[in-house]
Amino acid sequence: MTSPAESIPNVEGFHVHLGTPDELPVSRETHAEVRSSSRQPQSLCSRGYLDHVARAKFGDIIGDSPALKIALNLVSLVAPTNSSVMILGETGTGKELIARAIHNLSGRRERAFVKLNCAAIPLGLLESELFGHEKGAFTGAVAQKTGRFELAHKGTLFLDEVGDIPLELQAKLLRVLQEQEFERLGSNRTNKVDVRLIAATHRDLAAMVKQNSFREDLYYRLKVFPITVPALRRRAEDIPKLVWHFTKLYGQRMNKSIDAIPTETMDALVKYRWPGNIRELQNFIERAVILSPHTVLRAPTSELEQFGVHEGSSLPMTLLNEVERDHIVRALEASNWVVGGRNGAAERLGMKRTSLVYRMRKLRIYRPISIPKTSAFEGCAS
Ligand SMILES: Nc1ncnc2c1ncn2[C@@H]1O[C@H](COP(=O)(O)OP(=O)(O)OP(=O)(O)O)[C@@H](O)[C@H]1O
Repeated sequence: MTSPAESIPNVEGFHVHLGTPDELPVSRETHAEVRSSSRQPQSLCSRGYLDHVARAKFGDIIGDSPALKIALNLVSLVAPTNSSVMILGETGTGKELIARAIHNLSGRRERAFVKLNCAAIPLGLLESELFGHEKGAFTGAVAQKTGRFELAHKGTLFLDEVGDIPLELQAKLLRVLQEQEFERLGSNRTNKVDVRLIAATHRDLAAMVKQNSFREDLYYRLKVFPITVPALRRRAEDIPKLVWHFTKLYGQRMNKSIDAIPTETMDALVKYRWPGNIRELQNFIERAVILSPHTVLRAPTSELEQFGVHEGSSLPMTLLNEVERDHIVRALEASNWVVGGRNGAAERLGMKRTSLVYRMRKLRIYRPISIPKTSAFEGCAS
């Protein structure tokens, strides 16, 4: 677990571990990071030394389950190369942390790590965000703008939700990946860039290729080295460490020293399926710390029971159930957890709404706590 003496929270709530530059490359990012100036020398020996090295390599990626180790091993292998990496995994599994680790372990670590969430940018602005524009290139382009590719020159560009890039932009993205050149909107001048691309998505890009909504050539260009970040339910053995990590993190922030977690609480947290993965767990623990008046964590685990998500009761999860479950969860995520209607998950899956609701009950699929309720789903959550 992270010791407060060795790390400090940065502006995004991640911890930045302190070490010598050789031990711990830290990215120079486009946004500010708070750093401590007082570096304490550490005594390194045997197990402690190995822990230190592992921490230095993977920053704040908590967990040592076999499933996570497989992913981290791939990170170590690909980081020193210049190859594109595709990070796959459900929402909240830590794809961005993995992307940062690849950058921090690469020869580009002294240069920028630039991030763009393609799903968060209105479609009309995405091209200008990626490639920049000249003044007057379109209505509202009152000044010249540098795009993310230029900002990431010599560094790493992390394109989150790459499956949300519209077809018409995919050709331009493929060109910059293959030729390392592009033009800003409204300019004829060709810019050369040297950027390593890391892409992430929770979508099924192979299925999108089949449906002609994602270019096949771009898919293969991006998929040079895929890394799948396992869902939290596939590495439940990491949950206690994560729970302690977030309890300490929020405890420090809220000036509370929580040093005990009841066994029943930890059992409930380990059994819950965490459809929103580590982000959902993190938000839940933040709430639990707020609710804890003393030194014992008081977590509202009845909420988890209310969502009916404890494992191990009626349904033994077979591999087939798991596959079906994952498929349904992906469709629900893609439709923002709306079940019925024209853009709902049932339509995407080619099922009747009532059949989907039935399958969701059977497979115990529930909306993550952090996502606001939609009337379409209320019937299932009770
Ligand atoms: N192994 C881990 N150890 C500690 N914190 C983690 C770990 N994995 C993820 N987190 C935390 O969980 C939150 C979600 O992680 P992150 O944003 O990397 O997920 P993501 O897969 O990129 O999500 P999305 O698909 O929604 O973009 C972050 O606050 C991150 O710090």
